Amino acid sequence: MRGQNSPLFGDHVGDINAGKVVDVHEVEERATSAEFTFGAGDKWGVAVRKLRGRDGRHGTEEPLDLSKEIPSKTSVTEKTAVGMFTVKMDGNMAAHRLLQPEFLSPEECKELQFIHKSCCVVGYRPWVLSTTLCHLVATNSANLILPLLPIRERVKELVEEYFGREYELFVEFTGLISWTKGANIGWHSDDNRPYLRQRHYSAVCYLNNYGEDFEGGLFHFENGAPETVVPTAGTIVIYAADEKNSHRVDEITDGERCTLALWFTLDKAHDEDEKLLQQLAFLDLHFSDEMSHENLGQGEGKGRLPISASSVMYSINANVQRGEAPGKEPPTDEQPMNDLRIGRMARLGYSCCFSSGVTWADHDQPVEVFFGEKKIPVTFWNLMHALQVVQFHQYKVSMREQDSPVGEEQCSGRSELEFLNSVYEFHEKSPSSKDILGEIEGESKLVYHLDARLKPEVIRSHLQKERSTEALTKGITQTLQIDELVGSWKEWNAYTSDLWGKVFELLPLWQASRMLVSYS
Ligand SMILES: O=C(O)CCC(=O)C(=O)O
Ligand SMILES: [Fe+2]
Repeated sequence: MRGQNSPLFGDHVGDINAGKVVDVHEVEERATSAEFTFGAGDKWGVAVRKLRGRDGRHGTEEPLDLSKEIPSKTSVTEKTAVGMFTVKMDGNMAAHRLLQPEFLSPEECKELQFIHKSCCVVGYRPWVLSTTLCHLVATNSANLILPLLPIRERVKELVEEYFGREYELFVEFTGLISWTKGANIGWHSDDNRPYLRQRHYSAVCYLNNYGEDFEGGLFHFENGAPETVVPTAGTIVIYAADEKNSHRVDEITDGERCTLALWFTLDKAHDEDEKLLQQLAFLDLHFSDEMSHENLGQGEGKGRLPISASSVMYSINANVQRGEAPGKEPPTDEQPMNDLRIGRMARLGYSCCFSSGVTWADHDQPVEVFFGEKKIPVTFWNLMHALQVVQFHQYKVSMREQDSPVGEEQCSGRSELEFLNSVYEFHEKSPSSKDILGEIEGESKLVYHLDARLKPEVIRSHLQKERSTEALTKGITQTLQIDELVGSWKEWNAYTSDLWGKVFELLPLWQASRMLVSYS
């Protein structure tokens, strides 16, 4: 239980109703009663919002006119004003759009990409991958919702401010989304399905760069300015989700385009926090004691390791991705189809071995990770753990490169999916490749590669054959500092246990206030 000196709760919190400072224990008591409202700007910096007082709207009411004049009380900063667009439409209607560069910092963009690349699953459209908050909680990665919460709050405040809807909005959906080669969407409004009618406002934050990390993928509004939005890391675009803001996204022709997408609603019944809080109620609080990072490293905090969703959700099976009937050729234990997790690791030069007897379906068993021929000398408790550490390492490397940008990035743009597919293609064309299928001898035990086609030598020979993948060859053949990866593994333990600690501190507050709050 938290004590008086809890770093999070401090000794006192502000009570906006009474305008006085109250004792934390009183707050806890009152928080469990329906009356309590939390205030923003308190000394421990919890970005809390007044929630209890607002009822929200409900779906049965008159449709909203989202084109109303933006009230003069809206104060926008000069920076914001750079990208404000008002497009007059028939009658008195107008569409309002805000395009603001540098809304997210480069560090935030990188952290969000790390989360996405280590947790995402096949998404709602062909060639689209997604990581929702619900998915993070369901795969034992509730800790990774924490970096998203302050950002989600900031976006909500911006949308509320811009549209003059202070304290009226609920977040309907938050998701990290990436579009890979082939993904596109034609003219549409974001509320264009009966089950999407509750979406009133949209926000898209771009996490990486057009022309650098991907090609194609420009965003266009159908009527009026801005006609085209060129995605650049940190930029946010916001607009009402109705038909006045019909828009489309060009097909991605190369690489992987990453965004944070949010929708907002005035209808409390569609508040995403409700669903999340229900899921979070299943978190086992007893694990909190095990979460020192030494314990995590030794596997004692295993209850806090990420776990996989069902294998099919990582299958970039061509049929599914082409939008044909899913499950036509489901992955099997013997031959996993193109697997996103393995693909992302292979793309960076890593391969995974399970102990003999562990089947593909048992992917929550310890796994050995190799970089080329070299085994990484630390324990990976399961495949998601391995993927998360490897992606965390990339994230740290990219942060260092940002500080001293020299030469080619190790993790340059081309998408893992595309890469993986080309490796498979190569395998199919190459008659000798059969030789490398099957089991390989370990020291005292028999081990086999999760997918023999992704053994390092196959990937390497593939890379050598393809001149166009010079950058990849460089990335993969460059000497990995094994020590650095081990360092990242340790750092990941600390990062993970720190975030879990915060989840456990915040959980009672979330449950009491019925909303997810964050603190800086
Ligand atoms: O990613 C974008 O730029 C917009 C995506 C979009 O229009 C949608 O998901 O509805
Ligand atoms: Fe859209």
